Amino acid sequence: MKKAVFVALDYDNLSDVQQLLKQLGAPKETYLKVGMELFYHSGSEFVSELVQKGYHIFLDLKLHDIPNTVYGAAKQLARLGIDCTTIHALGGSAMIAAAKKGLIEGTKAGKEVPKLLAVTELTSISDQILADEQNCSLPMTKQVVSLAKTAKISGADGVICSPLEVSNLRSQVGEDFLYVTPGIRLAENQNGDQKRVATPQKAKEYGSSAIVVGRPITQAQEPAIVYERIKKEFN
Ligand SMILES: O=c1ccn([C@@H]2O[C@H](COP(=O)(O)O)[C@@H](O)[C@H]2O)c(=O)[nH]1
Repeated sequence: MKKAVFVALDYDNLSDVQQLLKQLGAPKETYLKVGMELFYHSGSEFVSELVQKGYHIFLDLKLHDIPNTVYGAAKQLARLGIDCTTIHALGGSAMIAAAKKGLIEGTKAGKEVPKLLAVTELTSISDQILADEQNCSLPMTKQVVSLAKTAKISGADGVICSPLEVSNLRSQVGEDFLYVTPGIRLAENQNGDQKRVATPQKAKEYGSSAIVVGRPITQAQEPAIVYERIKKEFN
């Protein structure tokens, strides 16, 4: 995976998407993330359209179900020609392996199998929420390493985690794995619902393979300027 900045298209309509792409001057091969909101609004046809136009698409649906169901869903998603997709690592090793099998079987001949990324702990989860609401006895760093190790041995290509965890993950889980990080904020941004955040510059220093950025770009007065600044800081 290229050291990309994925722009999260968290919109409930297509005109906002088109407007943002126009504002960004997004050439073909721009890295875009389609999440649940846009996918449930516009469906797989729109994802296929973006792929046809030459965009790199990260389809972030965070599958979490029994292995057989996730296998079937992943097989369908692979047909769309996306670059990567997500499951929750908490779904367990059998579910992760089933997702991988589905992606392999669903990929059209001659095309690359989408990368499978396992969400460790959402970047909106703090240490306190982990302990109090998930009743997890491990601190965040150890819990994330444990989930990443399970994801790796089950066939995932990488994980979604906070930039704050990447350097430790690289030494504990390995360099031959992807560490894709949302939770990106510029110094002047509000954290909003994100708890484990870092700037693009820090994400680069910690070793993120790619970053995912939504509101700092989509809610900016001048999205193109912020997008260029983030790409420059990260690359
Ligand atoms: O742990 C996770 C997993 C996925 N996300 C997604 O990334 C973007 C972040 O958006 P911001 O507006 O920059 O906060 C969003 O689409 C999430 O669904 C995440 O934030 N954390």
